[in-house]
Amino acid sequence: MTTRPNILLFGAGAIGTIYIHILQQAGCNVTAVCRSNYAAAATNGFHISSQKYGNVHVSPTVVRTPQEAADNHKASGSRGFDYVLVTAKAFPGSSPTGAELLRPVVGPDTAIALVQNGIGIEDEWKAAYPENPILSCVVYLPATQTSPGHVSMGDLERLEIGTFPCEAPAAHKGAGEKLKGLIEAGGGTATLHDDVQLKRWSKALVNSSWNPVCALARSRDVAVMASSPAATEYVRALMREVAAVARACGYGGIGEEEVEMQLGRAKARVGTRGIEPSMMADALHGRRMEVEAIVGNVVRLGKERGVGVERLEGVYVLVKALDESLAAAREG
Ligand SMILES: NC(=O)C1=CN([C@@H]2O[C@H](COP(=O)(O)OP(=O)(O)OC[C@H]3O[C@@H](n4cnc5c(N)ncnc54)[C@H](OP(=O)(O)O)[C@@H]3O)[C@@H](O)[C@H]2O)C=CC1
Ligand SMILES: CC(C)(CO)C(=O)C(=O)O
Repeated sequence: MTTRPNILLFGAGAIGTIYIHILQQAGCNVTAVCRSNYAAAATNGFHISSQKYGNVHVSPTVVRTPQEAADNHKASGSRGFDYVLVTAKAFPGSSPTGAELLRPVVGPDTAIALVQNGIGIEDEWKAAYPENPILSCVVYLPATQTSPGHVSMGDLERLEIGTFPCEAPAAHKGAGEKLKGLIEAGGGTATLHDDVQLKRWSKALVNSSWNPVCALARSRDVAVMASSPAATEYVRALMREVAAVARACGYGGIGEEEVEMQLGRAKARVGTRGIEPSMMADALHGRRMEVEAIVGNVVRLGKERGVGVERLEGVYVLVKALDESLAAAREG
């Protein structure tokens, strides 16, 4: 008999809920750490409305903290967690860090999979857990938590997986392969990459441009493009700055073709409602935005390497100020 993998999912929002479903379908024991949606999830589980999976109800074990998850496992004599999937927003440098919060559930053999947007999000995890496999995962999955425990998504779900750093021991690569197998067994889509940072930079073309632009404009991507003849060209110019930073960081494959491919994915949505990037959803709900992971880190890398990032820096200044004003409003 094979042992069912134990998975701890940290941050059961839009993305996390979909991976709870996929991993349960793959036969895993999933424990989800929830915060604002704890009561809804503990009482009614999670509801997914999606083109890809239809209408689905999932009921993982729900806890409030990683410590509670560790205590439950200890009390039931269960092994530790094989994987921790981090699907909370990425706030590198926050206090306490995500890595510190998860200390109770990370054992010597636990692989940590970061399913998050952004650049430079892995360093603090590697520093906290130098011996554990760190899997950097790039996710294409437009999804929104429409009310606590209710998530809607379309037909796209794709996970690109690689170790951090890309040169890693065979056991760490093996943890990536096993995760790919579980995602596929659960009906998801996953690919493995020798250097997933190339994929991360390609995704940054999308996130560092569309996410803050849509958040600032309070408009979906398609509505932004329709708003003025200059809009699409402006987003293209932002993408070109991100691409120049990627190349300066050694990712020569992020060129004009990649920019047009990523811009083309949004242009192909003209005639539909388009998508609401996660940062726009955060802005509309007054939540903290991933400004540093998605925009600030790219601007800083660009300036360190002498790359012109004037437009991107302007967007950074505006979205940072919006984030601060939302924080001030939350604090009353
Ligand atoms: N949504 C999308 O379309 C896409 C998102 N992404 C990326 O995926 C990642 C996750 O995004 P998304 O799912 O949209 O985010 P959500 O805000 O929908 O979900 C994050 C969840 O994490 C919870 N959380 C945060 N901190 C804690 C904590 N300390 N303890 C317990 N729970 C916690 C939040 O709780 P609370 O509600 O209390 O804040 C929330 O439920 C981000 O990096 C995002 O950029 C990538 C592709 C698409
Ligand atoms: C743009 C999108 C939806 C792509 O999956 C995304 O990554 C986000 O909303 O943050």
